[in-house]
Amino acid sequence: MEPATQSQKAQSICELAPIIPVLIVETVEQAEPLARALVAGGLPALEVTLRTEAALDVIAAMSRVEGGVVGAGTLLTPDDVKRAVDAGAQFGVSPGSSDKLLAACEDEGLALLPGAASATEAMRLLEAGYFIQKFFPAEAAGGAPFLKSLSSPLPQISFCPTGGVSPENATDYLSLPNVICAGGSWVAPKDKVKSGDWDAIEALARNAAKLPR
Ligand SMILES: O=C(O)C(=O)C[C@H](O)[C@H](O)COP(=O)(O)O
Repeated sequence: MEPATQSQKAQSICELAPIIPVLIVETVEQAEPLARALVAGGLPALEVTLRTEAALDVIAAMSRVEGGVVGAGTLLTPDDVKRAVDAGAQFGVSPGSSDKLLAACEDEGLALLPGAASATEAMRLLEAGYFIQKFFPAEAAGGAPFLKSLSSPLPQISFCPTGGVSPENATDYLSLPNVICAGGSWVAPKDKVKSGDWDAIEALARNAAKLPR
């Protein structure tokens, strides 16, 4: 899949809701109820980070939940890409990008949201055809003022800021002209996932889904 086509697909996924939950899921039993709660709350696009042993099984289980669009996060290597596609991921997210990673996503036909944290990184990805990018680590790399500064010289790139985004600062990002959506882990807090408090997670999702953009 061509980078521009990947970005078109990433664009439609990012347009589904203002927030993409970034999920760290320890056991496959948590997958289905967690995905149901987030989708019911109005957040259909879900990023499952490949940071737990269960992550690939979690992607497969969540993909069976109606209304959800499940992607794999923390893609670092071509092998990660292949395993994510085999598990059923419909999109991929990476904290950055590398030539090997980009080539693997193009070969496997996985729509990628590659990460950039500087004008040069964003320009290199744009040159390759990626016009939808993740801005990571958003808060640490300069936050909303940094991203706003990129909108004048690089208006053709839309970003999904992730990393340190919270209910308190989400609107600062979402109100920028070059932000399409944001990623955040706050909608699925570790303790609530562990205790299976799906109602509380649905309520967090509902609030996040209402954020203006
Ligand atoms: O592993 C990846 O590919 C990632 O996407 C990293 C995430 O962006 C952050 O871990 C989310 O950051 P918080 O919302 O601040 O918890």
